[in-house]
Amino acid sequence: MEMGLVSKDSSWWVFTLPAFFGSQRLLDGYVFFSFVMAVVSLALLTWTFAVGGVAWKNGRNRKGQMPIPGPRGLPVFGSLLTLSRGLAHRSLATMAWSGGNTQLMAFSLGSTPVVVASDPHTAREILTSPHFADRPIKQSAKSLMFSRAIGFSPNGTYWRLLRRIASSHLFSPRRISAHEVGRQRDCTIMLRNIEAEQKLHGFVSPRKHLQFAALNNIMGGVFGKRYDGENDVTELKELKEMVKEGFELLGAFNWSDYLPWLSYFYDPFRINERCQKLVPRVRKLVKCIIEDHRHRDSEKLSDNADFVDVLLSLEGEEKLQEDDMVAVLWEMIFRGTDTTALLTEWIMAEMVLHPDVQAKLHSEIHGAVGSSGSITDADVAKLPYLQAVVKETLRIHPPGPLLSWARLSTSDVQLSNGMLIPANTTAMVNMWAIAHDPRVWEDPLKFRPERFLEADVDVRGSDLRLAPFGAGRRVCPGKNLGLVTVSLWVAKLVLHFEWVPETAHPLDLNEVLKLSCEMKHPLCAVAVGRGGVPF
Ligand code: HEM
Repeated sequence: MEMGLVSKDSSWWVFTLPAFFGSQRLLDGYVFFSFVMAVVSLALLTWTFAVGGVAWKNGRNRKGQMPIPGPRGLPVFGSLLTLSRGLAHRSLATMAWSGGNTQLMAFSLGSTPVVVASDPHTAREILTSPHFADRPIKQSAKSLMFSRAIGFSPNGTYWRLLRRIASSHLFSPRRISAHEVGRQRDCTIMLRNIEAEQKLHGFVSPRKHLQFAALNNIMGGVFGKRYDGENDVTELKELKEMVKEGFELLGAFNWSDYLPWLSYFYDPFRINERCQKLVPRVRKLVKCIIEDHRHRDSEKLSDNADFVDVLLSLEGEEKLQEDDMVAVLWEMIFRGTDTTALLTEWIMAEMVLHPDVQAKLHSEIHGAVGSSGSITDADVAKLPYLQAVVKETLRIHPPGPLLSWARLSTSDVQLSNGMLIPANTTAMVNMWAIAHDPRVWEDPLKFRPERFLEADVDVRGSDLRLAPFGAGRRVCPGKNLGLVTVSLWVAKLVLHFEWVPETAHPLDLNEVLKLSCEMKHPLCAVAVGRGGVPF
């Protein structure tokens, strides 16, 4: 199926140039000089007149009654240099706030026209519009087969089928509760590992434990396979390496996504080459797991069947080809592991920074479960302060500050403020900017979970003041699973340990934006066992 703009092959003209100029060699001096001069003049001319940058030339931003404002950026590159390094969500927020362009701001990433909304009203109009139900696809995601997975499939029959299968078999409340046993088991192993590390070093860096628990949790629910770190060592090592490589490739800022001609000269991260090496490894591992499932006794699908069982049981029009199954299964690892682990790490960092909040949270949890130590999803759902702590962390540190992957308009979209977003425009929502805007949130920089006790705010996509899972038909289908997992794990981490600062590794809330926004320096803290409560 034809995918988004970014990946279109528009380089054919490079090869026709020699014939056009009557020369046998592209690098003939005269041809080359004329070509460079023509490009430079054209770029300067379009740049001079284009608000929003080169990709908005010919008045593309003035199609509605109200023009879309925005920075001009640099000729050819637009705002690429500004956004390719540092924290894009913060740079965009500063640009929008200083120019008064929070409703909508147009800018160019090379030849790609982009708009970004930094206010709840416009964000809602974009995310819930049926004309914004596609996503532009990065070259790395395409090479890694994600164009056949849920997140990047174009809005259409295939994508609807995948969403339906996932909603009823992986993310339905019944399935989520059937997999609670696994969630609890992964957490118990994590608590033991934390206790062991604390004994060994006198402090703990929870990230690796959280990542292992999150990986096992998704592997258990999706592939029906868990690793214990002692058996299957080689396979686990291979899986971890593949996941790490995949994250790096998907998270890397690839200039060629926005300047397609650049890929002929410049690929500093060797993205294409590395993707081509990774794909056969992924296929081999996932197909091996699928084969294992095929050879199992076929029994009626039970509630705690894993997702591979479900996909294999589909019949008729719903039946997926093997490569599509690989893509869908592989995507779940990428979507489900780092978001959950990194959000939990941010929450624990805030607990270390705010001992008063931690004490209040502990008292709520302890009050609900006593010293039995057994806390369930059902208990967690009844703990308002815990929910408030999770929401406040999602507000201050949304794992996808720009809502992870953008949307693409499939036709002209008229907004209620008079602006018109033309077809084939990439749209982002700066959730970080909305969540840090003093006009939307009182004292936005202050970590104060109580604000969510004073006013009930739904974070699952209906209130755009805080929609860290997106909204509309492309809203995150894993939001309930993510929230249940994070809430349970935080409850247990706080019930069993008191988390206090580690003087040799001072807590640092600086961020780094990769596929998700994570702590630049992983959290290190002392986990003081509270004693008496069994894991
Ligand atoms: C804290 C946890 C999580 C956060 C903050 C999060 C956030 C997001 C966001 C912002 C989007 C884009 C939504 C939009 O465009 O409106 C998204 C999409 C998606 N997420 Fe999540 N997510 C989380 C957990 C999960 C989990 C656990 C899974 C699955 C195991 C998952 C699977 C997906 C998928 C498949 C999509 C693509 C949906 C589509 O395009 O139709 N997510 N997520």
